[in-house]
Amino acid sequence: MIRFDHVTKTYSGQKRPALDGLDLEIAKGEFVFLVGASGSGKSTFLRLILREEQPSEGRVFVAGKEINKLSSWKVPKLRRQVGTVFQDFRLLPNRTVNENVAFALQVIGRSRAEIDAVLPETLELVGLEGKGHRLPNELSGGEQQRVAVARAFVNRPKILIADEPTGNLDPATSVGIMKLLDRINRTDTTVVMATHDSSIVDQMRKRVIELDDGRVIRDEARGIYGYQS
Ligand SMILES: Nc1ncnc2c1ncn2[C@@H]1O[C@H](COP(=O)(O)OP(=O)(O)OP(=O)(O)O)[C@@H](O)[C@H]1O
Repeated sequence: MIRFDHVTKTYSGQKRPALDGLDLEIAKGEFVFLVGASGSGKSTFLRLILREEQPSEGRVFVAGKEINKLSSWKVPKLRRQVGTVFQDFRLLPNRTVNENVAFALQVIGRSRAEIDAVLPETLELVGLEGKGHRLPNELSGGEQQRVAVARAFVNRPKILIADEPTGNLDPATSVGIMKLLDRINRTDTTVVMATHDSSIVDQMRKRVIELDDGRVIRDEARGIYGYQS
């Protein structure tokens, strides 16, 4: 589903590459934790999957396409296949839960009827039934992150990328979000999550890829967090 082939990324003005000759393959339906110290290249890896950045060398394949070769008008179609969740939720503050989730479908041209058909089941999936008319500031942090997950997943992307999704949440709330990501993963959605949350990684026992200075220094099938940050 995702393949990095000798990928190096050096940002302009930087001497050291953020990613250094990365070779990596993530299969359909896998759940992968990306771990490593601050600055090791995790966010750069995720940005390359979304084509928010281009590799300096090498090739990136997503869902069978070499995405660094895609013409720019095809990039929105690529991004539709990749849902994203971030540490800071990134909800529209003046829109209700329903509107935030519906927005993801409006921008890809879905009709009102289609949106009305999938909204209730999506809110139920993330445990927010009955809260569709609230504004983000009327929700807890964990609930706001559930809205973000609903918005990322409502059009059933092939891949879900999560960059520190539990970074602003307390441990109990984080476990709830991880159960949700696990449930989404069980629908055969590939999940790639960058995290510094050692207890979550240790509880889930999924594939763990550790980066250090832009290189893979560990890749374990049922790994643990495994380093002191
Ligand atoms: N836009 C940019 N321009 C220049 N350098 C950048 C840019 N983004 C990241 N870098 C550099 O690339 C390296 C990798 O950064 P990246 O954000 O991918 O690390 P990270 O592992 O996600 O870190 P964190 O855990 O703090 O989020 C760092 O040295 C960083 O300073």
